[in-house]
This record gives sequence, structure tokens and C-alpha cells, in this order.
Amino acid sequence: MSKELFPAANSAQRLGVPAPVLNTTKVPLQRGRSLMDWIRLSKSNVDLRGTGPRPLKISMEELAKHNSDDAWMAIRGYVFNVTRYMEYHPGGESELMRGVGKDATSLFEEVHRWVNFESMLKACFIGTLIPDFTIPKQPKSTSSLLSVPGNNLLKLPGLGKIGGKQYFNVGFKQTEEEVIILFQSDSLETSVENFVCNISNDGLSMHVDFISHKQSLSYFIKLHKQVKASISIVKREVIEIALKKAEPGSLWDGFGSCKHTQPFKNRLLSCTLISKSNITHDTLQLHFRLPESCHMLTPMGAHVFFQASIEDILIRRPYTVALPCITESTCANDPNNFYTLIKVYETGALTKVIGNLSPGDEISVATFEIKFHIGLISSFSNILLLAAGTGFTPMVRVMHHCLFNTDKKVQLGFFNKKELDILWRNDLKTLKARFYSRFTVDHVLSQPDQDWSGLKGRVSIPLLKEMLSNFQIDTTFVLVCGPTPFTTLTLKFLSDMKVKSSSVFAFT
Ligand code: HEM
Repeated sequence: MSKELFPAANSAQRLGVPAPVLNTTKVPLQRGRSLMDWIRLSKSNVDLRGTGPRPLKISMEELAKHNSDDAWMAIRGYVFNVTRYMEYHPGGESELMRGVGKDATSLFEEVHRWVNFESMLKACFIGTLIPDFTIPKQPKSTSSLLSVPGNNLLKLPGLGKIGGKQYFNVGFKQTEEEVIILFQSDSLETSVENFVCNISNDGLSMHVDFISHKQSLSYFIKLHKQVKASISIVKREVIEIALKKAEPGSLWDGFGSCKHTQPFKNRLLSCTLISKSNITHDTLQLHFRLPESCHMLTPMGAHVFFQASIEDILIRRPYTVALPCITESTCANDPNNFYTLIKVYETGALTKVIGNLSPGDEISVATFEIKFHIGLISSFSNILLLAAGTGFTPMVRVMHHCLFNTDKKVQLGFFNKKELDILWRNDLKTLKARFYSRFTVDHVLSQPDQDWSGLKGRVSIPLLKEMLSNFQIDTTFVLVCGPTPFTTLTLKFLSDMKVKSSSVFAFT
């Protein structure tokens, strides 16, 4: 067994999801180059633009000239002088340089769509990009209004044709008390966990977002009449969204009209902290309540985005949705509540804001994103979970599901620095006792105390071989999550060991 230390000295074991690119990594920033330092510099009188106060119209040709020491970058039509930001970029200067002198929109979206660059780079904003191409017209049907007539009848006319493909049919039915809007699709796998619905304050409209690991679709529904701020969703043959009529007994001629809208990603929900408790010495479990007018059940492995304004700069980051507890079969999230874990860093700007919330405080949350899909593991009888630190969080629900709802064998290889860093240590013991014939846990510590008799070191091929030796390789699915260096290394080792990439998923 390797005696080398894990995690690497500079890797933060952190909660949340690293950027969706595995061969990249966060870099250790120089002293004085933290996010808080950047915020301070942005707020100072230092000129970060170098082009004067008036916004410019910048051609692609001009942009291309600023591709080295004087570094400009365009994202979503805005151009920024990122020269001074270089040293503060958590992904490193060389990564940021990849987008310099060009329209870096798709690169940016690929790496970390959630980052609030508009706010973070406000002091470096120099103008707008003159596109050198014509923006293609959107297909007409994506924005066309569709009225659905009917009375107690299920009508399913087509809706939201994109690229010639039809995604959803929508219809409605009603009772004295309720109006029920139905969503049905032949081409998309739907479940109540894929739908986020949010009624407007006046009860006259609602947003419906369908979010899956493959794609997301958003709809705006202008309701025929007013409803109360409460929603329930069930899946029978179709998804049924039940709304309480503000005027019980009134007859609706249709549910209203529905149009396909921009993706949900900037729509924020104001969530209230209900409680917080310590899971370890530096990790908190937080329970949030969504507004009553909202339904959001998150699928396994999903993360939500927290957003806060720090000295007027909006910071947004993903946090995994966890479970209220892990030892009972009934521990599930409900559509109005969710739980998350957060490791509070001394220097962390957003973690501090979230960690300092008190019960009753509100914070903005953007709806979830998901890459994992439970269908990936369904045909495998053995599941190996390789987690480092708070990287265990997205796996907890998968582990819980496999133990309580299937007869799969589960092995957890849990990498931490010290014993006191181990999340849910006692709960894992309880689960081990309960599922002794099909659940094993190997704790591996990189900085154990002297009396630690368990595994020591960092992830290595011999260690992985040992963990996999309990299982037949072709019936085993491996899930990996941790800080980027851990994930990258583990994926490399698994590949060297000829474990098929189709049997491995990394939460990134
Ligand atoms: C378009 C070129 C860019 C590339 C290729 C790039 C690449 C990266 C990479 C590889 C990381 C490390 C992700 C990880 O391992 O966790 C990162 C992090 C980050 N980048 Fe960029 N970046 C780019 C532009 C920008 C810009 C313009 C901003 C402006 C605000 C920015 C802000 C950040 C932030 C805040 C993080 C930390 C994100 C987090 O931990 O949630 N990046 N970037």
C-alpha cells in the first residue's frame, strides 16, 4: 500500500462539483490572489479596463489583436480586459489564456457555465462585440403561443418543436377545486424529479422546467385564471401538475397558453434556511425550504446553484443535494425542502456567506443540473464508490438507493485526511451493520493519527485492485468523486487497469 499522502498538499477537499472537464484542475493561487482579493481590487479605483470609461463596439478583428499581454476576451457578446484577472483566475493563467483574443463563449460554457462573469468582471468590461455573422433566426415554433381549449378533456397538441423534433404534448383536465396540467412526451424520459414548477406571485402564470441529464427545456404558462400558490405533481401515465383554483367551482375553458422559453438557469428561487447542524468539525448540513409556490424534487447526483452578492459582486457555485439522513429508507427529499452539505473554508467567499446564515435567513438558489443518470448503473450488480472528502456527497443518494431499493452489493472506498474528517462516520457503521452481507466500507486516511489501524495513503492501483477484487469486473460499476486531482488520478488508474470507461462515472 502506498504511503504517499492524499490529498495532494494543495488540493482542497471541498464540497460541490468541480468544472466539467477532467483533464483540468484548479491551481493554487499566489498569496493575495483570492476571490476576496479580486473583489477588493475590482472595488478600488485601479483602472482595470485601460480603454476609458465609455463602452466600445469591438470587432472580431480588433479583439484578435489583444491576445497576449493585453488580454481581451468576449463572452456572450461582452468584451472584458482580463489582463489583471489572470493571476486571480482559479483555473490558472494558461487556462484563461485559451480564451484570450477571441469569442470564448463556448469554451466558457463548456468549463463553468455557472460562473457569474458579468458581475465578477464588471470592472474590466470594455464594450460589446460586433458579431461578424448573422444570428440565425429561431425556428418559429419555439416561441409561438399555443392555446389549448378543452373542458375535462385531455388534449395533447404538439408543443415546443425544436429542430423538427416534438418534445412535449400538453393538455389539461379539471375538477371543482383543481386544474391539472398534463405533460407527456414520447421522446423524453420524464419523472416528477425532472420537473421544476414555479407559480408567479399573482397566481396567474407559472414556469415549468424539464431538466434531464441530456437536455433541459423550459416553458412559460400563462394561466387561464388565477390559482393559489400551491403545487403538487404526480406521475401517472403522464406528468400531472395540479394547481388549486383561486375560485373553486369556476369552469376553465382551457389551462391558458404555453410557450417555450429561454433555459431556466438564471431564474432564482429565494430559499429559507430552516436548520443547520455540524456533520464534522468543518462541514455543515443545511436544510432549506423552497417557496410554497415551487415544486422542485432533485434527482440523484443533482446539484443546485447558490448565489450571493459579496460586496456587490454576484458569486454563484454548485452544491450537491444530499439527504436529510442516510440510515432510514424513508429519508427522502420532498418537493419543498432540500438538504446540502457545505465545507466552510476560512478563505472561502461564498462558503462563509452560506455558513453564516441563521435559520430564517434567505438565499438565492438557481434550479438544479444533473449529469448522472440512474439508468447507468441499473444493469450492474456491484457498485464501487470511490470518494474523497466531501466528494462523497453526490454518492450518498446513490448508495442509499442501492442499499434500500435494490439488492446490489456496494463497496465504498472513502479517502480522507484524518478520522475527524470522515462524513457520516457513525451512520456508515449503522448501515454496515444493517446490510453486512452486501455493504463494505474501506476508510483510507492520508494523515492518520498514530493509533489508526486502517488503510493509509492515497489512491493507487494496488489499492483499487484490492477494492475491486471483491467484485467481478464486468458486473461492477465504479463511481468516482472528489477534488479534481483525486478524480483525474483515479480515472487514469482505472483506465490503466483496463476498466471499461462505460462502467465508470465521475461526478464532475
Ligand atoms: C474562457 C476561458 C476559460 C477557461 C478555459 C477557464 C478554465 C477554468 C478551469 C479549468 C477552472 C478550474 C475548474 C476546477 O478544476 O474546479 C476554472 C475555474 C474558475 N474560473 Fe475559469 N476559465 C475561463 C474563463 C474564466 C473567466 C472569464 C472567469 C471570470 C470570472 C472565470 C472564473 C473562474 C472561477 C470563479 C473559477 C472557480 C469556479 C468554481 O470553483 O466553481 N473563468 N476555470
